[in-house]
Amino acid sequence: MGSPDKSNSFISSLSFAFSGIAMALKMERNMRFHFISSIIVVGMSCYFSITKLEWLFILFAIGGMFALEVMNSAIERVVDLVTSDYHPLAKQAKDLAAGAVLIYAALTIVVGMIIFLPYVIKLF
Ligand SMILES: Nc1ncnc2c1ncn2[C@@H]1O[C@H](COP(=O)(O)OP(=O)(O)OP(=O)(O)O)[C@@H](O)[C@H]1O
Repeated sequence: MGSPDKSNSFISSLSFAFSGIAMALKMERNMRFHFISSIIVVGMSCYFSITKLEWLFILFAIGGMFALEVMNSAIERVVDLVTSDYHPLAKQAKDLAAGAVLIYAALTIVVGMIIFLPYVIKLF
């Protein structure tokens, strides 16, 4: 097992990154949940014709959530690669990564409520 070639072109690095995203979408239940939630949120954003600034917050919320979830999956893989035995540090690493995802998820819910609640209230 030699070390991988470090001279990958920009294009092949990009394709590795895309295959990572595709793998996460295929293998991670949470990613599928984020994907469906994102479609709903984008649909609501179009329906309510949200402002440009609101779109920016929504796009950062969605993009950040996906990015963090992919990073969480990467950390889970590395931990599983290092040990399949119980180890307190393995638990800490996985729980810390999951905690980061949870913090961002809570933030996106607050952002979503701040943006959409006034539009929803106006409907009634
Ligand atoms: N090698 C390990 N040593 C100690 N604790 C572990 C180890 N692997 C997993 N855990 C702990 O077991 C629990 C479940 O871990 P698991 O790897 O199944 O991920 P998960 O949190 O269920 O995430 P997902 O459903 O996204 O895979 C977590 O609290 C994690 O910290």
